[in-house]
Amino acid sequence: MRPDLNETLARARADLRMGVPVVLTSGESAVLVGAAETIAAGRLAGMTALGDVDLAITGRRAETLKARAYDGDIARVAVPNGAALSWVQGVADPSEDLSKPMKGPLMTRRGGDAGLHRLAVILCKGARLLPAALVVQVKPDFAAVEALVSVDANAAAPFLEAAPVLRHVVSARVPLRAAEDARLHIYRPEDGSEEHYAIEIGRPDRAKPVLARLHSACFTGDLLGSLKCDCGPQLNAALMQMGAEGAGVLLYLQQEGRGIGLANKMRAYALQDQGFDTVEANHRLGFEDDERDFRLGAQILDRLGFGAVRLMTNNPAKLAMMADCGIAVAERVPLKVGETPFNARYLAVKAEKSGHLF
Ligand SMILES: Nc1nc2c(ncn2[C@@H]2O[C@H](COP(=O)(O)OP(=O)(O)OP(=O)(O)O)[C@@H](O)[C@H]2O)c(=O)[nH]1
Ligand SMILES: [Zn+2]
Repeated sequence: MRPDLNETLARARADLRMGVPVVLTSGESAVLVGAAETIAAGRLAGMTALGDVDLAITGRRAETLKARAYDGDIARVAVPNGAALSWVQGVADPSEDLSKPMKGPLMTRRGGDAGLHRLAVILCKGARLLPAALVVQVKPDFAAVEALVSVDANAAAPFLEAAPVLRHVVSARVPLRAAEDARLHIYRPEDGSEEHYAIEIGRPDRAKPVLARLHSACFTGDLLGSLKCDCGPQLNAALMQMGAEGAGVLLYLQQEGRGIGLANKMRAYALQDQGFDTVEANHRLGFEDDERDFRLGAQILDRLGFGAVRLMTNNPAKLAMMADCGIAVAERVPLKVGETPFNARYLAVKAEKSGHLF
């Protein structure tokens, strides 16, 4: 009955989302970790009582805060004695960077190993929270005494690096406006994350490159008709073209906000209202420009029996990733629809900074 590592990691992410700390271990050392976004004042006080608390943030966030990141992609900010929760949130969350700049330089730690801090931030990202985690050393038996989830970092590393394995759950017919002969396939990742969907139009010939689109979920664009991006029109145009050709496959991947989740995407939108572009906003939050894992898409195509695609995209990263994952890209089919006065700047930044081909 004992949970395996995938299950333990999923529990750790769920606990962090709930504001419950988890323990990470590496050999003899153990740390207690809480997500900066969700931890309550009482638990912060409890962590402070245990010793010197670090706030682990990404190198990206450290750059914005002008803090030295001695560990490259990670900075270990020393939490001052008696610091309130609002101080922690001010470091983690960029929403008030401009109206309430942090006072004084942030002291960051150097020396020692930042491996557990890095894992703490990865778990926060996986939980779709702000990438910032409180970290304090504890005794190895702390998790058992406090009934907390404990993750062995070294054993977990390969699970975190690999693309999650997907399990096919069910397929059924769903007649669409774009194509009456359509089927929806559901895939469930074994790491406990959200399900991904494949919409198969007609019965594409597996021996030929299939007209395909890897579409990342966009609640605002796909469902609400947001004019701030081109996702809704792209989704629609891709399905319509597949319908017109009588065959195709559209993968609907749960990678909202280029993999940072809807709450963080809305944080990015709030920063864009302050004048930052889509890439700068991600960086100020502590994320990379694009946190998506396109290996998932390649895995689904492979499962469906497709080895080659005519890929509907303007994004060169998607083309490269398909080829890396063993799916041949026979052709790029441009998908340039839905430009509005509200998204013209966004599309221009994608072309300038992310190399999009428009
Ligand atoms: N973080 C962030 N995500 C955004 C923003 N605007 C849109 N998105 C997300 O970006 C993703 C867009 O994905 P795709 O439609 O696959 O777009 P793409 O990578 O530009 O590639 P193609 O459309 O194939 O050319 C969706 O997950 C949106 O939710 C933004 O300003 N910030
Ligand atoms: Zn969108």
